Amino acid sequence: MSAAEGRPIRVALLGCGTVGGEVARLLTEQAGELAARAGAPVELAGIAVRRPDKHPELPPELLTADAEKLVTSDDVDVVVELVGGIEPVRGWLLAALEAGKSVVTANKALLAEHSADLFEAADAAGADLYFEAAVAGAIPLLRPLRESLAGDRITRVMGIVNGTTNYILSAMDSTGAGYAETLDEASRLGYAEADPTADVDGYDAASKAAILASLAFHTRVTASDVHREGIADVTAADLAAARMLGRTVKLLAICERVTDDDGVESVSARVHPVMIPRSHQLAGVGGAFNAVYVEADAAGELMFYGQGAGGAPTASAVLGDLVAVARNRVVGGRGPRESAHAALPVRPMGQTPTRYHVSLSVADRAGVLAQVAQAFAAHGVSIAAVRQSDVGDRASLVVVTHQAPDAALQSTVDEIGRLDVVHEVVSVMRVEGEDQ
Ligand SMILES: NC(=O)c1ccc[n+]([C@@H]2O[C@H](COP(=O)([O-])OP(=O)(O)OC[C@H]3O[C@@H](n4cnc5c(N)ncnc54)[C@H](O)[C@@H]3O)[C@@H](O)[C@H]2O)c1
Ligand SMILES: N[C@@H](CCO)C(=O)O
Ligand code: NA
Repeated sequence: MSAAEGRPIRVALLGCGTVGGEVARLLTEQAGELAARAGAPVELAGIAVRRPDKHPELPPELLTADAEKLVTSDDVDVVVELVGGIEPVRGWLLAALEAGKSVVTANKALLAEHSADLFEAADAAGADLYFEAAVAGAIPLLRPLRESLAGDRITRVMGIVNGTTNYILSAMDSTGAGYAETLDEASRLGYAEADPTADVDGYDAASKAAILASLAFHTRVTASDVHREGIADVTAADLAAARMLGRTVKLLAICERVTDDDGVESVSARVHPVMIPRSHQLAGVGGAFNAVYVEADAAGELMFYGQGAGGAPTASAVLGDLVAVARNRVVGGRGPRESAHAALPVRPMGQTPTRYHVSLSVADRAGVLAQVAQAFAAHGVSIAAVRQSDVGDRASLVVVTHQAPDAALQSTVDEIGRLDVVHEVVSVMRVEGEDQ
């Protein structure tokens, strides 16, 4: 008997929409190859959808609206969850794990809040929990963090993890248009969802940052630990100011290991718009693509790039996980468990070292530069570069700082905005990707 003829691995598919539909298609079309790779046939035992009557393309005998019953069925070995959201999915997956089923999910919102409970249930039952599709879609990123880099010390994970906002910022950069206009166009073309809130306000990226920080730093980090700013306040003036200095604007998820002067380590996780040099590799990532930089002590810099969303690309990651858990079932082993042994504290945003780019319109007369410089000095912020150009009776003044605690930079900008000589604070943005 060949390995592919072992006892079938029976799969409950929860959700058959954009991603689930592709998973069901590929599972059927590639059944022979998947069986050979897994070491046993991988078969659909049932598919739960909200409205079974809306799915004439699926075998009626597999369809059910009762996900709760399906996940604990004796006929199921693995639950693949592609419904999304926290409730009722959390309860289904906990019940599945408690019943010894392995779980594969793409649900970043759930993992960013409840992965500790899910991992504990998986551990207690000796089951697997895999979620490669939850961050950066098709891009193999979580398995490299959990497995390939398990022997290294990761210091930083920084990247573009939301395609919708990257599409909007790329379009603003190339057309010079404002945010609202570009979002409307992205919605019309189908690049932004009907309700784009989770994407444009940074919630989606913050969930992904929490997952990345947890894996990279062996510490439990939840979405509420992540400082979050979306792109709704990014203006055409911000992009113009960036362009003038050979930079562009990206929404980045930045997860760092920060060591203070006393050698005490903590974790910082944040999502906000950032100016980066156009020469930086992340600057060249356009449209709905994702890219993530990982820095580790021994490995140095690594970059992961590809499609972060879409039915087929996301299904690729789901199926990779499904083959992995099926293999584990066939040989009686398990994949990696939760690794949270470092339990590092999470550093508040105000204490996180950042750099600012501040673009001002100021009165063009003696002493103005000194007043602005004094405001930075008063908050202990060191200036890295100043550029002034005259525009009629005003001057355009651009200041780029060295690293300082984010709270000190915020206070400086507040104070500068109140100076009589400052007519307008044109653009304030954090800077990444260049020497400090
Ligand atoms: N679409 C993407 O590009 C993408 C990328 C990465 C991760 N994800 C994640 O994958 C998951 C699924 O996303 P999607 O885009 O395929 O969503 P979708 O809205 O297209 O599909 C959701 C499916 O869930 C089913 N469903 C909803 N409520 C249900 C209920 N109570 N009982 C049974 N079934 C129910 C629906 O019938 C539908 O089939 C989400 O967690 C999402 O964050 C999606
Ligand atoms: N809405 C997400 C889908 C992938 O998680 C994005 O735009 O990247
Ligand atoms: Na991925």
